[in-house]
Amino acid sequence: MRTAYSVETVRAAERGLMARLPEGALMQRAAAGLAAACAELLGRVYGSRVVLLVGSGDNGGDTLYAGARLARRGAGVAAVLLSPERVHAGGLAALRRAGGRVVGAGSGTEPAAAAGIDRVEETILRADLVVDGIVGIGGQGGLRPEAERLAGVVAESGAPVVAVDLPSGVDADTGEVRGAAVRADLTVTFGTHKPGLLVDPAREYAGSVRLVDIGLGEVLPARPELEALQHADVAALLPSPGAESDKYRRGVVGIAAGSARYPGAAVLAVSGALRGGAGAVRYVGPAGDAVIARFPETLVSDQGPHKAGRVQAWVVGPGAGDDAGTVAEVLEADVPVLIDADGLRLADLDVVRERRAPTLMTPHAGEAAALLGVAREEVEAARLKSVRELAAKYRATVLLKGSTTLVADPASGLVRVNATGTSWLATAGSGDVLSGLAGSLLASGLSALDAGSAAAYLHGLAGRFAADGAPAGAHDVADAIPGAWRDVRR
Ligand SMILES: NC(=O)C1=CN([C@@H]2O[C@H](COP(=O)(O)OP(=O)(O)OC[C@H]3O[C@@H](n4cnc5c(N)ncnc54)[C@H](O)[C@@H]3O)[C@@H](O)[C@H]2O)[C@@H](O)CC1
Ligand SMILES: [K+]
Repeated sequence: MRTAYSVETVRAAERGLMARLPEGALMQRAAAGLAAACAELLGRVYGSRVVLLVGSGDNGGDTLYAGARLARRGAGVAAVLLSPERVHAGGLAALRRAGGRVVGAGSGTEPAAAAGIDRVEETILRADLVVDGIVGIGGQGGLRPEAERLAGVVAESGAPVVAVDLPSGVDADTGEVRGAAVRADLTVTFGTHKPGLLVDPAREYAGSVRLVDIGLGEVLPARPELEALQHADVAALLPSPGAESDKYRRGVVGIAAGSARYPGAAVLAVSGALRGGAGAVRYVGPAGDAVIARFPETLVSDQGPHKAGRVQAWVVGPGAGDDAGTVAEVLEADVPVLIDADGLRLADLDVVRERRAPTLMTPHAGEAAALLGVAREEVEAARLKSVRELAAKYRATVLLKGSTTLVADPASGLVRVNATGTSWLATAGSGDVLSGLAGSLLASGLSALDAGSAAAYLHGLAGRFAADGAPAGAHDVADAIPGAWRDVRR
């Protein structure tokens, strides 16, 4: 399991740890890890040209100490100080002792400010590596104008960028990017991941993320703000039939989906459900012929959910068109219900709120925006906040689809983020496959949080396998689910 903690929690843990350690020990651990990552990226440290962008806080301090380590190994290290008067004094002294130099647009480092700016630009344009130590967890808002200008020069230089703790300008707690921010190739983060490193849009600015252990693990609380499942976690969640299992004990999932206009949604939801571990899939709706033609193992009925026979979980909504009656009938069932697509528009939300059995809602950003009464762009900009609000508002588990799919649990407030997604999954019908898969996992007994997050994981992996660098259809994704399942179990 990969876990992320908020800035407030990190700060409290750091205080506890610092009290037990000699002064400056944590910063030295951070700087050592940072320097090692930079050296690895450079390949050859001796003779390389490294530029440090140094802000006024401890993030700049880490950067200066790491720069000193690289300078001692023979790198030419130049520091650009964004606030020379408030720079980390110990870090700067260490850099100077190691032979590093300061180039500066800031006050007092060059006789003529304009000449200073030229020199800074020139130095950045010739760099083999740029280290972004402008701000870390103490950052507020986007980059300030001077830092933004430098970030532009860095982008122009094409030099690889290593961000220190976080890409400067992104919000550590929310993953929001409200102004200009540094785009990194690698982020070296200390002690624990921060939510912003795992959630878009900030995640995209971070590049790949490397965690440096500074001993924080032992003082962090057991429950994180955000967690990301990995192979072993998903493998432990997936149902596996025992010797005593029969199709009913494995769970029956009911799919109430599709319409005369959208029969394909029914077929795709069933295709996901058949790969999700339930012992049987019951289909209810007007697309039974299309479903049977493709998947003869499906139990089909056109009598409506009440008369369909027992199921352990329902999926309602994909391709439902305007069939509000079916959605209402499904919501009356005293079993877990997954509501997707048209179902999210047709459901009586007061009924959703009052349900006693678990509900899993699976909106994309547009559907989430409609449910929250905000613009789609606002949901995309603030994904973590949006998914939490939806879960609280509807007292349901909410899976917000996207490049980083989030699943929020209403009771505990825990959010899981899925890291396996691929932009190839942004294809018609892909959501229908996901809803069937998650519904099937619900029917086999997983909680809404586990079913949603395991389904997102498998679906993302299946999308990668199906696409493998080329476009794939939603039915290809469904076909790739067994391979994803085997990969996770391996
Ligand atoms: N506290 C600790 O124990 C450790 C902290 N470490 C480092 O310390 C960092 C946190 O240090 P600080 O609390 O000093 O905070 P930062 O260094 O992240 O930033 C705070 C400083 O930046 C300024 N600032 C805020 N927003 C800005 C913006 N948008 N543009 C420009 N300047 C802005 C503030 O005025 C303040 O001076 C971590 O991210 C990590 O890199 C590491 O050394 C590990 C140990
Ligand atoms: K930074």
